[in-house]
Parts: sequence; structure tokens; C-alpha cells
Amino acid sequence: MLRPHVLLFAGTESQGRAGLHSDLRALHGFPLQVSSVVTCITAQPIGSLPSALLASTALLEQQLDAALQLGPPAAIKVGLLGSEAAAQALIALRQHLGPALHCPMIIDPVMHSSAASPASGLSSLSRAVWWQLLSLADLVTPNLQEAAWLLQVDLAQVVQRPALAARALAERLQTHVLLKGGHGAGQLLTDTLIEGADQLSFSRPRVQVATRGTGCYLASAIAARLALGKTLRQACVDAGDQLHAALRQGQPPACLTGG
Ligand SMILES: Cc1ncc(CO)c(N)n1
Repeated sequence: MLRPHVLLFAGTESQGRAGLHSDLRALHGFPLQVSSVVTCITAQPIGSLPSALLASTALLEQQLDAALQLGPPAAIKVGLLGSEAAAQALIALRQHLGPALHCPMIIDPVMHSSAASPASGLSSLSRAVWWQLLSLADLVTPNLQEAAWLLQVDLAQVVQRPALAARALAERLQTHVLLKGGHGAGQLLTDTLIEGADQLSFSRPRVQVATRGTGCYLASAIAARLALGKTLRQACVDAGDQLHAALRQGQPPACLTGG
């Protein structure tokens, strides 16, 4: 039997912590086929400015067409897009697949990374495009900063009332939201899932490590489970456990110089 197919939209990060490398680490070992549309190639040196080369519209389409030769995806996971062209390719794909195909789309709205923003140097997406894109998702996984930017509120407001912020996003987008607490403070790290009328919080001890790519890893670990038929709730819990275990084992690796 053909293994379910997970399609990634992702950028590369040459130290191998974030982006596509992190996605592949999270997906490793699952009985899946994994294809990818590489949206951009980035260098994100610690302590200096990042740089990036964007895939052209033609190359985005060619990668996508080839990826779809594996068959229709069982889940789509979206990380760094980097350009309006990549956002438009994704919107067109969603329309092309149609509502009949059960294919959850998980969007990690990468804007503020754990370190320098990879978005500098890339043509950043407007809030309007983000809203359009995110409303097509089945699950959106912002961190605290991304939620604050999307909602146009102070970060402190999201930090103090994360469940309220997550619900506001879910209601505006009419989708499920997993708000990640990783960029907060304190010994416990709490993620908040809004699934329709339900609200769930998952807390784990914080692993004190300066790294990148944890958001990519988590969203891919969720995508793997959704492609394999798990419920959203179970996928979020198990993916969080997988990330926690990986961090304790040093994956993604810590940044050795700076933050
Ligand atoms: C390429 C890439 N994707 C995602 C992130 C977010 O961690 C990053 N820093 N770089």
C-alpha cells in the first residue's frame, strides 16, 4: 500500500536547525512519503543579518507539479513562504485540491523566528495576505509574537491571556489554533489549542536551550499524525511530547554562539 503523502512548503536554513531540516527530522521514521516545495534558500548567521534567495514562480510550480505526482497529499505543512508568489501558489493549490479531498493544511505562520527574523531580506507578506492564507488552514500554529502581530495587540496582552488571544484568532480565521508558549518565560511551557468550542492547554517543563526550528518541528510532527489519521487533539499532544523528547536529546541542536 502507498504510504500517505505529506507535502511541505518550507525554506532551508544552512545551519540545519530550522526550516526544512527541522521538518525532516520531525517526520523521520513515520510511514510516510514526504515531498517538498522549497520556497527559499536562507543563510541565518548568528549575530548578523540573514540573506535569502527566493524560488521563482516557475520553479515553485515545477516543484509542486512534480511533488503531486506522488499522489494527492494526506496533509500539507507550511513553514517559511518568503514571497507573495509562494503564498499565491499555496492558495491555488488549495483551490485545485478542492474541498472534497480530506487533506488537513497546517500553517506555521513564520514571521518572528527564535533568533534573527528570517523574514528580513524577504518580501514580507502583508497582513491581508496572511489572513487570506491562514483562513484556508485547518490548523494555525503561531507563537506569542506572531499572534500579537496578527491580532495587532501588544505582546504583553497575548502573554497574559494566551487563551483569549488564541480564541480571537480561531474565531476570526474560522479555523483551529495552537498557540505556542515557547517564547514565553517560566519553568512551565504551555500551548493552548482552540478546537471549535473546546479549549485545551498542554503544559510541559521548559527545556532551557537556545535553538531554532522548534516551531517547524512541532507543526511537522502534527502533520505526520494527521496524515496517519489521528485526531487533531491527539496529534497536538503527541507531537508536543515528541518535540519535548527531541529537545532533551539535543535536537534541534543548540546555538553555540549567541542566541
Ligand atoms: C527557513 C526557516 N524556516 C523557518 C524558520 C522559523 O524557525 C526559520 N528561522 N527559517
